[in-house]
Amino acid sequence: MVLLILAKRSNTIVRLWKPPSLWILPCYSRSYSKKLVSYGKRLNEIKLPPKADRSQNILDSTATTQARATKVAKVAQFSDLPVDPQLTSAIENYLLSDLQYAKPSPIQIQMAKETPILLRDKSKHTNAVVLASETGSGKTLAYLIPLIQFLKFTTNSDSDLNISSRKASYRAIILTPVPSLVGQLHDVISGLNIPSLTVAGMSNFVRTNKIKQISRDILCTNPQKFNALMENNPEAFKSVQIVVCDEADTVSFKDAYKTSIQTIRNLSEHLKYMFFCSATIPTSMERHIQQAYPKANRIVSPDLHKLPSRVNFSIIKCSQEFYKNSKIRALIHTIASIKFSNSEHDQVKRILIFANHGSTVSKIVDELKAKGFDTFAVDGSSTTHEEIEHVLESFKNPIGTDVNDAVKIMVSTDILARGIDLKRIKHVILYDVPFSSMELLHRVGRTGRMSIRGNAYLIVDRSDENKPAVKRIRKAAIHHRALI
Ligand SMILES: Nc1ncnc2c1ncn2[C@@H]1O[C@H](COP(=O)(O)OP(=O)(O)OP(=O)(O)O)[C@@H](O)[C@H]1O
Repeated sequence: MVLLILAKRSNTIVRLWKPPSLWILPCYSRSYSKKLVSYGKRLNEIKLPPKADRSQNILDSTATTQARATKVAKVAQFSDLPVDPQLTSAIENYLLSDLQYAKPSPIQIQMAKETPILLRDKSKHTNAVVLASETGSGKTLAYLIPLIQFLKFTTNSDSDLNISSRKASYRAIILTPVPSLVGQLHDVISGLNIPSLTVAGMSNFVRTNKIKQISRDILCTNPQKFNALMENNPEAFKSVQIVVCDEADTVSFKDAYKTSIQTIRNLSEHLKYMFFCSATIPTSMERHIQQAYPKANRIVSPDLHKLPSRVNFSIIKCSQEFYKNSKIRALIHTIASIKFSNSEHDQVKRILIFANHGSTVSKIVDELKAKGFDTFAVDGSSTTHEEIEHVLESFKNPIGTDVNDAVKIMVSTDILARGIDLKRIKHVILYDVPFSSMELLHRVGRTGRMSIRGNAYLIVDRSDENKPAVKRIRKAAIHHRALI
């Protein structure tokens, strides 16, 4: 249905009309009359998944056939979980203090219920746990729940593991694929504000020397630095009790990292837990887990590999007359629709755009800047880690921007697609069809995180339209089916 509202100013229309998932097309001159036609067509592209399909468990057809995917009964608050009261209080009073009622997410509930069983295990063998659930479902806290409790309860009991030593030694290692995630993770753990817990976030070599001398409970790092540290100082890893591979499908299954993880397994007599945490489980990862950790415990969400249910997914066809098969035209028009929509009341609207290549990122940035949009870019190839952090910070905190109809745009390659939590991003635009379903899930997953609703738009030109991948994505979005 297309509703035509007439008002003196286009802004009045969009402000009056609240539903965030609808497209608002302001037509304030005759030259815009053509847009109404394409707008009507485009509305047909926006389809919400039917509710009946949401309970379907489609893991059977995927690589994760062994997954234990269960629906979880809701729990009203963290203190109702079998979790150490100091930790629940840290979660509620520090980490999630900006929420009026912090409810644990399903994956956190499952992990919390599994924790006492894991902690009770006194055998010498290493427990492997695969933790897999959709993007933005709170996996970080889910694996921190057993990790912190284990560290807390073993702190002073084992003199070998005393962390007061000046010589570097670590008890838990958390590996994430990119440096920006190391910083994010460090902030989450420090944000818990647990006095006895020491954490080091090492994402660049400058910090290496400092970190070499001081022992820590937790070391967060990325695989390249981890390998360098291992080579320089293998002694420091002798006391490792827990290894977490966050974004496990990228971190743990590349050959270089497999070797390092194997080295830790050989080095540390105390290695008790290995967590593999991911929003996607590719066949190669599944195969590796089956071989290396045949008894792995699997905690898997029934919604794994589906587009997040909180994301309104649309496909925008450039073949429509108005766009003249130009992706840039379709992109600018989409941004204009977001700009005049009422999706974020009294807030700057932040839009994340993904492209497949650095050269496309540069082209998009030039076009958007020429149109006067406030645009940032991170493409990984030419930018240092510090520069990326700086750009992300400016994008997250849009200080000094006039809020009325203001948009801030970040254009990136896959470097921002995994794990990055840009807090309350509501719009993700995929300028290119991603190379794989995994990439699509991670890119789209930057919005619709936790309970926040979001919109994702995939721009396809004539050459993309008939690609099997696009047809598959369309079906998965309509029927809320798993993509992999
Ligand atoms: N119980 C909760 N209630 C509300 N917000 C939460 C809760 N747990 C975590 N969050 C917030 O939800 C967001 C997403 O969490 P997190 O980054 O852990 O998701 P994820 O599953 O690891 O996502 P990805 O797969 O993209 O890495 C974060 O901003 C986090 O602070």
